[in-house]
Amino acid sequence: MFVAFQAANCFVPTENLRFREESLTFKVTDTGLKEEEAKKFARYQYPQLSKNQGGKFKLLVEPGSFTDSEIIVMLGENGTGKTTFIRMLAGMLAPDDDVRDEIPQFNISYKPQKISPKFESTVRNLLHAKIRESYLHPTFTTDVMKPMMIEVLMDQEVKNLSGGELQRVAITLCLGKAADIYLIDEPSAYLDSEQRIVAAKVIKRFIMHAKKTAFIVEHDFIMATYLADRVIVYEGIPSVDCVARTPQALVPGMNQFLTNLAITFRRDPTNYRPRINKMDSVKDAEQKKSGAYFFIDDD
Ligand SMILES: Nc1ncnc2c1ncn2[C@@H]1O[C@H](COP(=O)(O)OP(=O)(O)OP(=O)(O)O)[C@@H](O)[C@H]1O
Repeated sequence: MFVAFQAANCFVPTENLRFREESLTFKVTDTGLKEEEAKKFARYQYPQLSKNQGGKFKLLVEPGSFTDSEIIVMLGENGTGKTTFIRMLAGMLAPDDDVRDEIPQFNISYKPQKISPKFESTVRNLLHAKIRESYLHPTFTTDVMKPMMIEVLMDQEVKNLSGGELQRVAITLCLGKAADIYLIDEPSAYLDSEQRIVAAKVIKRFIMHAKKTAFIVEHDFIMATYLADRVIVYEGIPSVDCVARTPQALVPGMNQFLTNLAITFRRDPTNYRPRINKMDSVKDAEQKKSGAYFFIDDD
């Protein structure tokens, strides 16, 4: 079921009169349906992985599977090992286990969390060098370049771009590379709220249309909710010892994540936007008692 987040060009009482150009549609599906679908179409599997980083941080990744046309969002506090897992999937970091043969070999397109603008020329030349095939392609232009507003950056020097401009270019480069799996670490960093919505929509549409898989690290809860078909929840003591759970459906996954943080969410009845309940409020207490940390689509 899809619920429209009506915030486009309208009065939004709960948004403190903030107007938005863009609107989002929140998917609030519960049920194990998606899980069942994922099982039916599961095409790829990865084994249990472990990694010890510098003798200080230990990560255990439970085995999991994924399909194409699927977005899996990684949910965890800082330092729980989301980037570590993404880098292992990308083949940039060897797991400690001898499982090299069990990790499927894919063409990967990776957008790292930290983007360093080393390229010594314009955005146009960067796109030409890196994604020559796609950046002039009409579908890519319409679906990615235009909404990410790349045209206005074309003649700028890459090293002079602001953080947000660089992020827009980095997302475009990542999606422009032909790959089976897109690993996108923190796409909303440095973007303002308007641009975050655009970026989330662009990524979602691209992944669905191209029938690819994306693993996304996203700290913005609203974006994560919008993007995720399924989620991987990270648990444990950050920077010390953590576990990445197997991918699970959105609502149970969010419930698990929020239970760990002791935060409950409700949906605003006016615009359906997820909102945090005040700690120890009546709703917070009620939802904690019933174990419904993440809102369920019941109104
Ligand atoms: N090469 C390394 N050597 C030692 N420790 C490392 C190394 N790389 C990462 N770590 C540590 O491993 C832990 C997990 O890091 P990672 O970047 O995977 O977490 P994260 O969940 O992506 O964090 P964030 O949300 O802050 O981006 C951190 O405590 C980090 O300091």
